[in-house]
Amino acid sequence: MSGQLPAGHPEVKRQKIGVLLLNLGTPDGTDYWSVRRYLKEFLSDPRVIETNKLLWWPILNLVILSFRPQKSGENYARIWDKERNESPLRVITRQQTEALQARLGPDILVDFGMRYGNPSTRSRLEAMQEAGCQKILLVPLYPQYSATTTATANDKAFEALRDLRWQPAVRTMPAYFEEQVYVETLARSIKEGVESLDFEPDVVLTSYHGMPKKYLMNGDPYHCQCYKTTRLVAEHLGWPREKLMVTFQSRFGPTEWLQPYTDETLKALPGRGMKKVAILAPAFSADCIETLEEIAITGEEEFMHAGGERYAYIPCLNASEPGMDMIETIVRKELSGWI
Ligand SMILES: C=CC1=C(C)c2cc3[nH]c(cc4nc(cc5[nH]c(cc1n2)c(C)c5CCC(=O)O)C(CCC(=O)O)=C4C)c(C)c3C=C
Ligand SMILES: [Fe+2]
Ligand SMILES: [Fe+2]
Repeated sequence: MSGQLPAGHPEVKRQKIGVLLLNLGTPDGTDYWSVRRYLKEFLSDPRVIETNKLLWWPILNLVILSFRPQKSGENYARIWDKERNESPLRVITRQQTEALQARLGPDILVDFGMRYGNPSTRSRLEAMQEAGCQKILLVPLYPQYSATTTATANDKAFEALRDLRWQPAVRTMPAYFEEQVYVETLARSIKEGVESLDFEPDVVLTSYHGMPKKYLMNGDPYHCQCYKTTRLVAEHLGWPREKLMVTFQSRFGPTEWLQPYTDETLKALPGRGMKKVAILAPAFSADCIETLEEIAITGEEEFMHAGGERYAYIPCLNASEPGMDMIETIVRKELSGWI
């Protein structure tokens, strides 16, 4: 073959299939400038902040970016992986990538890219193309669809593809909130998490990342997909519906977000006689600042301060065997016809 190529002809690569895991992203460090750079990119995304651009620019640049990087940096420092000098989100996303690569074998290239920060989605897509991937499955690691997460992750990938002369064929993995394997895996992690405790929780909270209520009203299906996840899990466990509550966390800004709020619920539960809780965050495929700092640390402080007695955080599925079995099953399904 190479003997017939004209002089200077580009190298002909062996065709491969690529699987690109996409997650939100995270700062490179806990210092002011690293966090500021990350937050600026994140909060400049019109899929995340739908406020009029001219109104938002001074609020973001003159107010939020003056104060929030310092505060968020302190929170990141509480959960930072000091051994690897990296944020847990990136450590876990890399572990998921390596575990999936081992499961899918050498004919499929598995990598990960972030919507904000590093490694950028563009750089990983270019590397995949360079490695000969002519078919790529994009895997936004969000069980529930939202324009603020899934759509913007895909947008970023397509933005990079726009600049390629030889575009690969691309598929995007749908949200998997009602996939049987996801529901079963989540249910199992809750059952095992609760059984491993030395107390019986009065209630288990499924705490989902929140969003402005306006986004739901404008048609974002995230809210309904969160409720459906919890309903399917309760049905699978055979638990009464009231044993599993839905709440929404990580409120940002003064507008109304999806309710009930996790922090307010945690403060109210002891007064309603529910003093022992377990809590998990099913919208996150990997533990991160919003689960480790906000839920596992601050949530416990708030609950105990309000008169709670026992509190347990059940981790995300992360790169656990059952979690990776689940991702592998869904990825293989989405690769059908390609492998
Ligand atoms: C400002 C609006 C925000 C919306 C809407 C939003 C939606 C949303 N986010 C996730 C997942 C994650 N968010 C994370 C951090 C984070 N989120 C926001 C704001 C919104 N998120 C901010 C400002 C931050 C940064 C942290 C901080 O300063 O407090 C993370 C963790 C990243 C990490 O580095 O660990 C994740 C993951 C979902 C699923 C979602 C859907 C509605
Ligand atoms: Fe967020
Ligand atoms: Fe809904």
